[in-house]
Amino acid sequence: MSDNKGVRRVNEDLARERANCSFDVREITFLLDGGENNTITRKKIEDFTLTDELLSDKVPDECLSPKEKYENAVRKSCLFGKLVKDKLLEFGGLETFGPNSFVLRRIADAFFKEISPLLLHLGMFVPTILGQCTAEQQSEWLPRALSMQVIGTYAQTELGHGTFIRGLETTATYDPETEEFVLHSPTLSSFKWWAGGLGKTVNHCIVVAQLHTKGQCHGTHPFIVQIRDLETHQPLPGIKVGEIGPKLGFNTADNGFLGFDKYRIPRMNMMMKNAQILKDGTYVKLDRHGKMTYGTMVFIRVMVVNEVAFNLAKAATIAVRYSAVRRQSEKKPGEPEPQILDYVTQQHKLFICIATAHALQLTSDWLWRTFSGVVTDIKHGKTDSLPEFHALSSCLKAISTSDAALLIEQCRHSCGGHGYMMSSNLPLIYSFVTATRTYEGDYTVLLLQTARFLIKAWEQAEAGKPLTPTVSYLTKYFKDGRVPWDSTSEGIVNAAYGVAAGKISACVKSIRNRVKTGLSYEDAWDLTTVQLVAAAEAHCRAVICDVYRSEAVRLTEKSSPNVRAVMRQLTTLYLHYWALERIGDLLRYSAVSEEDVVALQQKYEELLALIRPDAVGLVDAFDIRDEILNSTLGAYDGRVYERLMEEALKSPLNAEPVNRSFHMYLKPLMQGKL
Ligand SMILES: CCCCCCCCCC/C=C\CCCCCCC/C=C/C(=O)SCCNC(=O)CCNC(=O)[C@H](O)C(C)(C)COP(=O)(O)OP(=O)(O)OC[C@H]1O[C@@H](n2cnc3c(N)ncnc32)[C@H](O)[C@@H]1OP(=O)(O)O
Ligand SMILES: Cc1cc2nc3c(=O)[nH]c(=O)nc-3n(C[C@H](O)[C@H](O)[C@H](O)COP(=O)(O)OP(=O)(O)OC[C@H]3O[C@@H](n4cnc5c(N)ncnc54)[C@H](O)[C@@H]3O)c2cc1C
Repeated sequence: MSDNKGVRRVNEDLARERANCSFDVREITFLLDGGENNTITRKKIEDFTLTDELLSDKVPDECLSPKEKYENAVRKSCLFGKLVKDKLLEFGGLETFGPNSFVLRRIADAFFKEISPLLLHLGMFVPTILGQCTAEQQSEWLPRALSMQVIGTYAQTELGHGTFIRGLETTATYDPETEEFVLHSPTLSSFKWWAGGLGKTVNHCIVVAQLHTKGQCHGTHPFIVQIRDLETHQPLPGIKVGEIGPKLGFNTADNGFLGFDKYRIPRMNMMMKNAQILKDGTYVKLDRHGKMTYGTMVFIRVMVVNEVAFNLAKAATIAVRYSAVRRQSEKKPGEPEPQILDYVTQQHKLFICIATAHALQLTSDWLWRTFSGVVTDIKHGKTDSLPEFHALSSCLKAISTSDAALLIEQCRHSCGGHGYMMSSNLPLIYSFVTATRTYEGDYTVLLLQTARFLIKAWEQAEAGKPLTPTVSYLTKYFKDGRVPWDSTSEGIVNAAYGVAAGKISACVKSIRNRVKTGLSYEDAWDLTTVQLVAAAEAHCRAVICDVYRSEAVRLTEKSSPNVRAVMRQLTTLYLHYWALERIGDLLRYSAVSEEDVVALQQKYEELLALIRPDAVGLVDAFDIRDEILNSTLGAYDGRVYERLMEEALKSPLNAEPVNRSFHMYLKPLMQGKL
């Protein structure tokens, strides 16, 4: 596949797809990057970071032993860290961690096929210092953390408790005599478990523990704790620390365990922005809202929506390009084998992935802007927007991670057997994203948090009180009765809100009926939780549909007609897909008729056909470089079979023609001598 100048040619099918694309790919790239200037900066950063030879591994990571994998990940993390420190700061000092942090995150994928052991340092340790420390504490810890002298993680979860933070058992008891906290793990179940980088990498961590002073427990609070010697890296006396062992994914993250045996830390190592312990042990609460110490989790939930949108874009890019290259079966006897992308079922599997990647990215951008507003409010002492934002970020984290994981797995299915190869990168993308459904708040648990807020909002609507923006629709749909059906995009979004309102109303009725039978409110709630999760899902789906539709319209106001058309097709596809997926709900809560359902299906299939010629252009517009995609099936040039063979030949088993196990076991077995 090289021309006579040695330049590798692009697969002919892919080249033809690109030639037939109806729009200028760069225009959509600019939209997704938030403007042409952002694209230029991103590309500049990618250009000078992704040329390094450290990117090319002679032996694929997945062929290494767990220890070698970890060591390779540390090596690359340090080189990546140095690169960030030395070069990327030129792009605006600390600002690099602001506007360009998403770019850093993208580039990191070229360095690590799995996870960097330093991810938690930059992703949670540093943000927690920013969010939970006083200015004085920040000036002590931040420079050391950013220069990587102090390397940290976030150790909250314990063997016995992850979800129920109030149930954590690690204690931090204040001793006024020495002005120290004594950290202790009273039981096996109180051992910290899971923190990324804790096993072998970090020398500090943020430990969430029950604060005791003057004989009273004041609940969980965060503390900065040094756990290893800075010179020798040996665990300090009183610390028991190690790695938790192999997992479905995250295998280079050295997730760890940690226990304390009456381990002492200075008073000022308590993160004191939201609560303080005075020298004499007096507890001073500064957090009027009460849940400000959960701030890092809220921040990460916001980040995760973007994270999974990007990973879904990677999977869609791989699967769509592969589907344009792969030919299989025949549609009519004797005809040439079609590209598998020409099967309508394949389009059904894949185009929703492209649309969902857009939907989640636009929703994530909107969520980020909303979050910035909440942070500004908090800086001015206003916390009124927190309950709504907690409900919103919880459900968006739950639904985005769940949708992305399911669709990434669908991308793998759509690549047949080759999708099962580690070298396709789909298994690693999946194993990474499926964890996001659990960490930082399990799916069900977070949807139930949103449901709590929705039920309260319903009660407020009943009482004629004003509602906050994301639930203001409840006033409109408050009266019983079916939502009128209208098959326009706006109509489908309204119907989605109508379904959510109908489900919330049904939950309220169920809870009240159960309470009337003599059950406590908690028991009635518990018996209704299946419906409550479904109601929160419906609410979240309506929000995503609404934000995606309106943001896509807003963003494309000045776009060329062709870009506007294809973006409109994608949003309409997303809305029709979910209307059809939730047709039972629409039949129950809206006035949709059987003929309307037939029309919805027909329109959906028409959209698949309309999007088909632009599918490769749409994934090219994600503009994800080959080094970041890391996939034999998804590279830009489409040299799928050559790359599969090249990677197979790198397998250590192919380094010698005969493996020693032949002489040790097979031959004796064959000769009856075993
Ligand atoms: C070189 C390296 C490469 C570099 C790359 C560079 C780029 C860096 C950037 C990367 C950024 C991101 C990457 C992401 C990846 C990060 C990896 C993360 C790994 C995982 C980490 C973790 O999992 S940490 C542990 C997380 N744990 C959880 O999430 C636990 C979940 N549980 C809870 O949150 C709570 O226990 C729960 C909310 C379920 C209940 O809390 P509880 O105190 O019991 O409260 P309730 O009694 O139920 O409710 C009381 C009221 O409080 C309200 N409320 C609860 N939570 C909040 C909140 N957070 N905010 C506001 N309000 C809250 C609740 O609504 C109740 O209110 P009501 O009025 O009484 O109804
Ligand atoms: C890859 C990975 C990385 C992680 N990294 C970190 C880290 O760096 N630092 C850290 O502190 N933690 C980390 N965690 C831990 C993570 O935050 C927890 O695993 C997560 O919050 C879920 O808690 P759990 O494990 O206790 O699950 P559980 O709460 O035990 O959940 C088990 C099941 O019970 C259900 N359940 C629990 N409570 C309720 C309820 N109230 N109502 C209904 N159903 C319920 C859940 O829905 C789930 O189905 C990580 C986890 C993973 C998988």
